[in-house]
Formats: sequence, C-alpha cells, structure tokens
Amino acid sequence: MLAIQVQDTPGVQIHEHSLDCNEQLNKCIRWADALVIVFSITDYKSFELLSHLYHHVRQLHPGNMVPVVIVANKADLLHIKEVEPQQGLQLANMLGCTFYEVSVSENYNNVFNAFHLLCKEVNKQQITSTPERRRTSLIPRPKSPNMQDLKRRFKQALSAKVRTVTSV
Ligand SMILES: Nc1nc2c(ncn2[C@@H]2O[C@H](COP(=O)(O)OP(=O)(O)OP(=O)(O)O)[C@@H](O)[C@H]2O)c(=O)[nH]1
Repeated sequence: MLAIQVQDTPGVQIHEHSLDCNEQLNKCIRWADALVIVFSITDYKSFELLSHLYHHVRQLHPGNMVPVVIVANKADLLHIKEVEPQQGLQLANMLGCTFYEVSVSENYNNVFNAFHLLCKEVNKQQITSTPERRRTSLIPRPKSPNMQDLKRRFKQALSAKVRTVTSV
C-alpha cells in the first residue's frame, strides 16, 4: 500500500543559501520514501526554491537516494510564464531527476505518469534496500496540517456553539 501526502510549502524561504523550513515540512520529507517537487512555470520564485528543496531532501536523507521527480506545473499558462520549460528540464538533468511538464487544469495524464514512475522507483528501491533503510519507512505519516487546521476550526466552532447554547 502507498500513502501520498500533498504538502504545501508556506513560509519556506531561502536564507543565506540554505533553506528555512518549518518542522512540519521536515517531518514530511523525513517520512517520505520518494518525492515529487512541483514548481509553477508562472512563478520564478517557485523555480528558484526547487534546487534548495532538492538539496534539503538529500540532507534529511543522508546516504539514501530517495527518488525525486520534478514537475513543472501550469504548462497551459505560456503567455504569463516566468520560467522556460527548457530551464526546468536542464535543472532536473543536473540534479539527476526525472522531469515532467504538466497542466493540472488541462490534462492529468502526465500527473499520473509522474506518480506512476515514482511508485515504480520506490518499489524497485524497496526490493533492493537494506534492513536499515527499510526501518526508516516505519516513521509514522505526519498529520496533514490541513486536517489539523480543520479539526481546530471545528472545535472552535463547536465551543462557540456550546457557549451560545449555555448563555441562552
Ligand atoms: N491554469 C492553470 N491553473 C492552475 C494549474 N494548477 C493550479 N492552478 C490554479 O492555480 C491556483 C493556485 O493553485 P494551488 O493548488 O492553490 O497551488 P499553490 O501551490 O497553493 O499556489 P500558491 O497559491 O501560489 O501557493 C488555483 O487557482 C488553481 O486552480 C494549472 O495547471 N493551470
């Protein structure tokens, strides 16, 4: 069985050539057996963040070549592009990653292909991995921040309702 976590990167910044990452994101990266790093061709900053995120992943998985796929999204928005598709491909080649250009809003085939390739790579690695490596896959999946936020808001709404009821 495979669990996929979609993790946004709010507040992640490049600070003196290294990445300023929050602990939630670090937990997700440590937990992952493979990663898809997505940038938007309409946002140069997201492209700049890419190589820093990649090196950060390598730092958090010392000695393990966890497979990383790079995805350039919003390929349909060529009229407002800030990154040439070629730049994404070149960077992916330099980092030794597979590269996909996708438009999530227009066609999900390449999204599927990116995840499919990653699953195959994880499978390959797990067959050949050492027991030490396999132990790292016992790290529990970090809770989705969205779920935690939803729960918090639900509790807040609930306690507000209870207060309203008791004050009547
Ligand atoms: N045209 C187009 N719009 C897209 C595509 N992917 C996402 N969007 C839109 O881009 C907006 C941002 O998408 P999100 O999924 O919130 O992405 P995000 O990484 O949180 O984006 P940021 O708000 O920049 O942090 C939404 O309005 C999406 O509908 C795409 O491939 N093409």
